[in-house]
Amino acid sequence: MAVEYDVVVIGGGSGGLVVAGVAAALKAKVALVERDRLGGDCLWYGCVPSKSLIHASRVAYEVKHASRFGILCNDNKIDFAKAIGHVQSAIAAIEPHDSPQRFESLGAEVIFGSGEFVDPHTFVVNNRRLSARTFVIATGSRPAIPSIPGLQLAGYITNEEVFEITDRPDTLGIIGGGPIGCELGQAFARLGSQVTIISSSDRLLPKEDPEAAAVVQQQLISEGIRILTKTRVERVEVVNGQKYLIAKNEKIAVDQILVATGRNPNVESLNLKAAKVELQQDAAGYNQQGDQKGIRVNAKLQTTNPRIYACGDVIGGYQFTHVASHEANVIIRNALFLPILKVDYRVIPWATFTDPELARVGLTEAEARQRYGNNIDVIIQEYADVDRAQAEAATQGFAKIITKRNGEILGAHIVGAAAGELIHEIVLAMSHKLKISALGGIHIYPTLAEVISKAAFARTQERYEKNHTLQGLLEKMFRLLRSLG
Ligand SMILES: Cc1cc2nc3c(=O)[nH]c(=O)nc-3n(C[C@H](O)[C@H](O)[C@H](O)COP(=O)(O)OP(=O)(O)OC[C@H]3O[C@@H](n4cnc5c(N)ncnc54)[C@H](O)[C@@H]3O)c2cc1C
Ligand SMILES: NC(=O)c1ccc[n+]([C@@H]2O[C@H](COP(=O)([O-])OP(=O)(O)OC[C@H]3O[C@@H](n4cnc5c(N)ncnc54)[C@H](O)[C@@H]3O)[C@@H](O)[C@H]2O)c1
Repeated sequence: MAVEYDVVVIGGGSGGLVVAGVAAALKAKVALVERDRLGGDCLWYGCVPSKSLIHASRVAYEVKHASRFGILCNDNKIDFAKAIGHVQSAIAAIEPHDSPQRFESLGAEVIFGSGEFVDPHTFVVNNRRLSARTFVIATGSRPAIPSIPGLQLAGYITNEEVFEITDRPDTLGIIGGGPIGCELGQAFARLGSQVTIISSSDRLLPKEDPEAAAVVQQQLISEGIRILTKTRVERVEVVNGQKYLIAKNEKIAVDQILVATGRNPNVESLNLKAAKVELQQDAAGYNQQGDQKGIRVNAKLQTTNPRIYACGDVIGGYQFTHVASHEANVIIRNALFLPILKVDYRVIPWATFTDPELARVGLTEAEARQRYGNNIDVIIQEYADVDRAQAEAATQGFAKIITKRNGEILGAHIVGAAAGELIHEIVLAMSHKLKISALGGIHIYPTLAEVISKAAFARTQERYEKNHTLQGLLEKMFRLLRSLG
């Protein structure tokens, strides 16, 4: 039976827009269904606003600490509403790229509405039955809210509201010490809020290399942020209009509560059962709040209905914009042409944009030891030994590179200035299976990127220092050469 579309994409965010845009450009017949506005979390409530607020807060921090460079800034006031204005103008500048007009001009049909599957081949939206060769579910995720007594009554905000408040809370309680809690906690503290981060895990950023995460945690503490780890908020009370977080027999007064305790997939309204699309067996990729499960996919990103694909936060795993578009690119090939391509998660980088930044690719040291025992090398290069870092007083942090004994790079963790930019050199090396020696090539002096070439050189040096045979041979050779004149 003939169908109307080559592909119907459900969800117009980081993953869905890539599928819809490229498929339309390839002249496939595409419908893009979105229940709200195009752009998804990344544009409206995630990457774009958070990085914009972080930038404003960084300027505030630099101004406050400018006197160490002999720059005296008196009367440095913070206009919080203007900082939020910067956030909104960054969104407005990027939004046209994700606008319905742009996708329509590419040839996609954009349909606003929240629909559902009625059978394995049909999605109904606004009473229209959309039949297609293939479907892509890219409906993303939403904040998971812990069931803390009193929280609903007291009121709280999540990443969906935080970028729209124009009154800076004098005191801010953040529940959750993951990337959202850390990035926004530091930003608000730098913009003048008294911030307390409460996390159930034993340290901030529990998914990251412990030594690297400790550098970030120490910086946050040094900026006056109070951090309570291994702590759960037991209840929330409101007394005479004042909110209190009750944790470990302590009553913490806060003006505002930001919840950042992980995500839940957006699957409920889609009637997946009718489409024979199953969820995962466990909450893989979602944290302990993630009582709901993401969509189950195979390596080709097909759901349990092979005509229906899924990508991005809705399948759990790595919840990043660039991963959603990486997966979308696999789906385009499989859904439009032949379903043969498998998604490759071997080299997936990400960064947490605190100051210092923390960037990662590949295995942690613990994961590498688990897989390869002690047959690995771990190289640590401090920023303090990099001249440019000294010049910019950005000496905090290090690059840690983990390799097999033969030099194959297994993982890297950089905590320090511009870590999110510097990691890409290692990403490229890993993607092309280059060994660590490849990172030792010429680097511009003086740049922060030398933290990587120095790490590579440190490994060569370390191996040379252990190679007494080679040292002995060289000694003999030079003695001989001298004797010959
Ligand atoms: C505060 C914050 C900061 C972040 N910072 C970063 C960062 O710096 N770097 C990074 O890589 N990642 C970051 N992320 C993660 C990133 O935003 C997500 O991983 C990414 O947006 C996921 O893309 P997606 O396509 O799966 O979902 P989304 O981009 O959220 O798109 C899902 C779309 O589906 C729509 N939708 C939902 N249900 C339906 C339905 N039933 N019918 C139709 N449409 C529907 C939604 O309205 C939305 O438009 C951040 C996230 C947050 C919350
Ligand atoms: N720079 C980036 O790329 C970036 C930035 C922000 C968010 N993100 C994405 O968004 C996702 C969600 O971020 P997140 O920070 O909400 O989630 P997360 O799952 O990464 O971290 C949640 C944290 O909250 C803690 N927690 C959970 N329940 C708790 C409770 N009841 N009380 C106290 N603490 C509790 C956990 O121990 C953990 O430390 C991330 O996984 C990431 O993929 C990415």
